[in-house]
Amino acid sequence: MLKRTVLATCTLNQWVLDFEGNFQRIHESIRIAKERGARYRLGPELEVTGYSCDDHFLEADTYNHSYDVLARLLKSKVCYDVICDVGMPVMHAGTNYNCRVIFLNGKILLIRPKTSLAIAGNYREGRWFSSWAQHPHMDEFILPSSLVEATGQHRVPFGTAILITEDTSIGSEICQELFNSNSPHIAMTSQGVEIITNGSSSHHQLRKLNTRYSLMQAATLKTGCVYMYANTRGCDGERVYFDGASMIFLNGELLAIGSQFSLEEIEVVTSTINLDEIRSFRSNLKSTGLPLSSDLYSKIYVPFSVSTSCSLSPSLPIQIQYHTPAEEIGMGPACWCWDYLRRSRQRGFLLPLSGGIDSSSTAVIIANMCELVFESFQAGDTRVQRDLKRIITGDPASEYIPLDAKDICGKLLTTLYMATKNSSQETQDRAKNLSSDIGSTFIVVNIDKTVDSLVEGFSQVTQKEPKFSAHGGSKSENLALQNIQARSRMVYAYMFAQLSPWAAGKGGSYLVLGSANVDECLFGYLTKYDCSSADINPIGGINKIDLRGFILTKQDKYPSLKSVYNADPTAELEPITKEYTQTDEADMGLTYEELGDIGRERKIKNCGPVGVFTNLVPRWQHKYTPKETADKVKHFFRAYSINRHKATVLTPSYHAENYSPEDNRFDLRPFLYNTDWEHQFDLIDRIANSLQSHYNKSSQPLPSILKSKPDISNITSSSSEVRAPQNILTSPVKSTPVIPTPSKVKFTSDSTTPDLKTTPTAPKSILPAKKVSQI
Ligand SMILES: Nc1ncnc2c1ncn2[C@@H]1O[C@H](COP(=O)(O)OP(=O)(O)OC[C@H]2O[C@@H]([n+]3cccc(C(=O)O)c3)[C@H](O)[C@@H]2O)[C@@H](O)[C@H]1O
Ligand SMILES: Nc1ncnc2c1ncn2[C@@H]1O[C@H](COP(=O)(O)OP(=O)(O)OP(=O)(O)O)[C@@H](O)[C@H]1O
Ligand SMILES: NC(=O)CC[C@H](N)C(=O)O
Repeated sequence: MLKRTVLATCTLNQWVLDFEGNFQRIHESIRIAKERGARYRLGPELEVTGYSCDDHFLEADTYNHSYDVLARLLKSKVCYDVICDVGMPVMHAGTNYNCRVIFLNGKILLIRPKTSLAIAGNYREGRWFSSWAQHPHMDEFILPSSLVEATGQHRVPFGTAILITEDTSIGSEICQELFNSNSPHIAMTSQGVEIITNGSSSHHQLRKLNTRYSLMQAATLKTGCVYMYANTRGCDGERVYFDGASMIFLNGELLAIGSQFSLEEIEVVTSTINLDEIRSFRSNLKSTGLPLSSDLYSKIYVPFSVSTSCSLSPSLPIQIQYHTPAEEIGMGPACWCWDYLRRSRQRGFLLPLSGGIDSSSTAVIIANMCELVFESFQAGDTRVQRDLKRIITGDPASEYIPLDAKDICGKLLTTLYMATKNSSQETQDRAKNLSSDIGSTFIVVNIDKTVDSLVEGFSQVTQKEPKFSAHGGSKSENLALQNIQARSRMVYAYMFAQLSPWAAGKGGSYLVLGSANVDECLFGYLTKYDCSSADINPIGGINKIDLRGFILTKQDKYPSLKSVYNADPTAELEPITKEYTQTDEADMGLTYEELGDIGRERKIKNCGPVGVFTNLVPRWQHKYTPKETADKVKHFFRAYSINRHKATVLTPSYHAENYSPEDNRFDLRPFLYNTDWEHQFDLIDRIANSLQSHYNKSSQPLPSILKSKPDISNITSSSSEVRAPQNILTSPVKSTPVIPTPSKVKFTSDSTTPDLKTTPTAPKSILPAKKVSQI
């Protein structure tokens, strides 16, 4: 019989500090891996503790509990005859490390600390761990008593060694190390390593999976090896969703991949490898100059063979199928909400549903969640069955069997439309029809009395009666009257969340869902502590354009979404008159598409106001002159800085977008700015003036201009003379833009709302997907 190597990589839905649950899932995954014939089992990064423990990684308890879990695994016979590669924190010589612990038959072979920590974006590993600076130096780890008792060992190797088994060699790198330019797999494979393992905890972000895929494909194509990748799945206690998709590659080709979005807690993916394929592949690489072996890494000899004689055929390459961004929006937040709901032990969701795109998207995401739950229930997932029964009836062993996804939605989701005299029948009908399409429980309540009595209370004390602008009131009055309605909705939402289960004869409470999207959070186009102040927000990290794309794809399934899609986004907080209907884009003086452009420049490209402006001049030149772009950018930064304080209290949101303004974990900024930006705006004006004169004169053809970016090297804010840059701009654009320029907009520091009453909004469009890679 031929020698074959079966390798298993595991996706686990772990939960921070749930040491018992985490142990059970790791143990079960090892059992399944062995059952499938695997002789090497890889698990995700920090699977023993859960990845998102954050400052709990500063507690000695966390390390001690992890040693307890490791000792149980070491002692279990289920974990024998397979090399187990488990992720956990280890405290070595008074320093904390994010490690792999690799063991076989009750003995620890190696503790391998992470050498490059993840510290960008959502990641803060440097706050809790040190990177293994001695790399590739080895040390000895003195085992604590619980591990001495479990293994009979007193000291084990600690560092970045490679394992030499009887039949092959294995080296590990940990998550971020793959993303770096000096990834260990390069030196390891040049030293002859054939199997690279990577235990990861990598979060979902729209359009990101291809980054991981490309890195592994390139790594294995350039070096010739097997690459095993294990990722965490689910909401383990934080705003991010880890999106699984554990993979196995061989020589540039994908052999296996787990699901990216699923409710399954344990998923084991295996591949059968013929190691000779690596050797043959490398023979070809050598002839094209594969680097010679350098003995950089210490070797640990393991008297064990990961290959066995078996009749299994080697796994064949498969094609990766990427989800579209709309599918990702439908799946990722839905899975995250399910984890949140079952782990928070609440009884369902309460969603203030306005009939607009944002709250409708949230409703559809929960409907998707119900479909996933129904499918898993039908497929016999006992964990999902118990969770659903507990949430709906209070008893995990109840007899309840759902009829379909709509039945579940009716029990898990209550949608609440809160009408005032400024609401229209259209929005109420849209909310009602969508609720009926998805099957949620629908409630309408009129909140005028509450709003009126609040205003009356004010008037009694002050003898003044505030009025809307439409009735002759000032801007302050107009804003205050809007905010009273918006904030009253928040109070109603929490009241219904708390009392609806009681009214229905159940115990417990519902979680309030929020629906502010990433763009309005960035601009601050929301009332502080209105319905945007919820328990969790599934779409707070998703931009309006992507949400529109999502709603578009769901129209066939839920026909009521057609009118949701076609309606202009509106707050309905002001009286509708013949001359005026409130719309978001006119209110903000920027389209959602423009907010996305600015948001990406600000956050992803790390640009200040001047950088944003100079980058957008060529990009927007088909519609705006440099001065108009300057006005838009200044308008944005003024609103952003006035409203940044709102980001400090944003509802915790699913992280999906790299330009998220999320203030607590992701986009760390001050919340008290000088909103005049004198130095920056002065420079923008100077540059705009110099470009404007050039813009009027130049006859340069448009296509070449589109590629260029202003050269501002000659312009400084202190220079009295401003020279026109050499490489720009441009012939005047034929048509003038329809969007209002904020230069005409009056903007006072007590409001986010410019004084625009009759401006047309931009045409709606679905942008081509912008690929934003993040590592
Ligand atoms: N730097 C700072 N640090 C901390 N707090 C600061 C602050 N500056 C102002 N504040 C405070 O912030 C508050 C002002 O903010 P806020 O009350 O939100 O009110 P404000 O931002 O003035 O108005 C709300 C805006 O949201 C818009 N909007 C649009 C669509 C829908 C909805 C909706 O809610 O449904 C709302 C509405 O048209 C208006 O433009 C005041 O209490 C003020 O004292
Ligand atoms: N009439 C209403 N009934 C119930 N909830 C409402 C109503 N109006 C607003 N809300 C809630 O307040 C949130 C913020 O209101 P806003 O008018 O800013 O809507 P939005 O952000 O444009 O979202 P949407 O597209 O859902 O209208 C909404 O997402 C919704 O959850
Ligand atoms: N845990 C990590 O090392 C994360 C690394 C990487 N930046 C990612 O998003 O996948």
